[in-house]
Amino acid sequence: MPVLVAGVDSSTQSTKVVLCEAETGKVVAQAAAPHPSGTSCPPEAWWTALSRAGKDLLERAAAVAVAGQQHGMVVVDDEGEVVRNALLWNDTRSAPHARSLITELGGPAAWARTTGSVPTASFTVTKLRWLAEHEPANAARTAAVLLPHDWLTWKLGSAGYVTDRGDASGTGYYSPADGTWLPTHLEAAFGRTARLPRVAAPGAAVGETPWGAILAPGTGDNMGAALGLGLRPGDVAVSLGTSGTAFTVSENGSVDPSGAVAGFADATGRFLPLVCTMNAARVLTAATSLLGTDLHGLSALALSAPPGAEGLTLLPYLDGERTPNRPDANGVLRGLTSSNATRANLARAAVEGMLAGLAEAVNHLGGTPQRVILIGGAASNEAVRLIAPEVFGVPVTVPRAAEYVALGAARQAAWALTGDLPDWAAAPGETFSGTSQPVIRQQYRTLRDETEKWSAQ
Ligand SMILES: Nc1ncnc2c1ncn2[C@@H]1O[C@H](COP(=O)(O)OP(=O)(O)OP(=O)(O)O)[C@@H](O)[C@H]1O
Ligand SMILES: O=C(CO)[C@@H](O)[C@H](O)CO
Repeated sequence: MPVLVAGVDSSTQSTKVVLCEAETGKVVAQAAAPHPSGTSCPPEAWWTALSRAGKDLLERAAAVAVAGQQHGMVVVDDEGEVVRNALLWNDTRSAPHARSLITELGGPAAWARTTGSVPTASFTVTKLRWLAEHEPANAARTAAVLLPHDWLTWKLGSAGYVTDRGDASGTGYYSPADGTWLPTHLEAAFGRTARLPRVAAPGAAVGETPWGAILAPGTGDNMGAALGLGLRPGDVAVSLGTSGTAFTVSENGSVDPSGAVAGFADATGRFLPLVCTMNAARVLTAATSLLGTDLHGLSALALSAPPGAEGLTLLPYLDGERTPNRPDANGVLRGLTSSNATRANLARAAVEGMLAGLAEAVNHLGGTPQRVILIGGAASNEAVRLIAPEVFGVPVTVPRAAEYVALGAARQAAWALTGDLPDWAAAPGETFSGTSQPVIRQQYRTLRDETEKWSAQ
């Protein structure tokens, strides 16, 4: 009987669990369970989802690791009780706190140099400032601050409070370059110190589950995806989940004072420069509501319209955006005329708007990639696959459908179990090529720049 390991992806909309052979990475079983919607969530709901998705799977594993949505603020008291609902990465209430913290601690360049990133409302540090200001009683009760994956790892067994450098690098109070917490940043935001998890070395064994499986440190979901894909320097991955992310692995940390590129650490001891948008797969679901169709129907409609949707452009910043940093923005539809007002053009504008935001994200990472690797829920959409090369201007490879975040966590679990990062075979993929259609990005950029002054007002 092959030895099995389990990987968990506790992401924004759901928990996914995969059970794999430790030696080869072959998936022998998988399951998923949904999370409640919204931008704040009781951590117990993630535990319930993990218990449901992991039923009959986790206990077959000799090692387990959890990858989770980055940045979420989980605050617990002295007894380990959760103090309030977690605020998630896509909760924008702390946008003003991000602005004041940037100013107070030396400006964007100083933040990028010290923490690798210029914080937006997504970063944990800004959420702690919000908590201190708006809920002083809850802030006073807070003994320790964890990330979603830290809390789940703690719930799974004897690891205690532990994290890894990948997820720690999304807090705003950790130095990815030095591998140390930055208590000055935490104190500046929160008004006092709080207990933080220990930062485990990549691939360390950090504890045991009640059934005797090894616990690995886990990581953030994007770091998990990089591990699951076996991403190498030079590759660029784009994930179209609830968030849209573009990232690459690098031997060196990145420092971007503009704030577009977050200089995260990865889960292997390297770095993960990443650009995140808040509007990806949900742009398509919003479009299905407008059009009275499903995701399949949306795809067929989009593919029946020409590139540029006859001048109809959707700037898809539905509930605020992070790149560009417009936390208070909403979506804007521009260029509607009596002749282009078709369902097909609207469907195409939604797909193009989402992809154009990600193409800009790829640009921020620098250089022109040879190809883009497309993953996440919306990568299974046919229109997305076919239109993506037109927008990115390079071929797009969609690896075989799999839960790459959970797979990355499973690979880390195998690492903790055996002491070696296993060399699982890269998933074969389908590559899509197409003629670059610059009109799509021109329309997006024009509308993005025109609306900039609205967000400044
Ligand atoms: N065929 C499809 N076409 C378009 N969108 C799809 C399709 N299948 C799934 N999706 C969308 O993918 C999304 C879920 O993707 P995924 O599981 O990658 O998200 P997530 O892990 O919750 O997000 P994140 O990684 O940002 O936390 C849902 O919004 C769903 O509607
Ligand atoms: O905020 C980010 C990345 O910085 C999101 O991708 C979350 O990790 C949710 O997936």
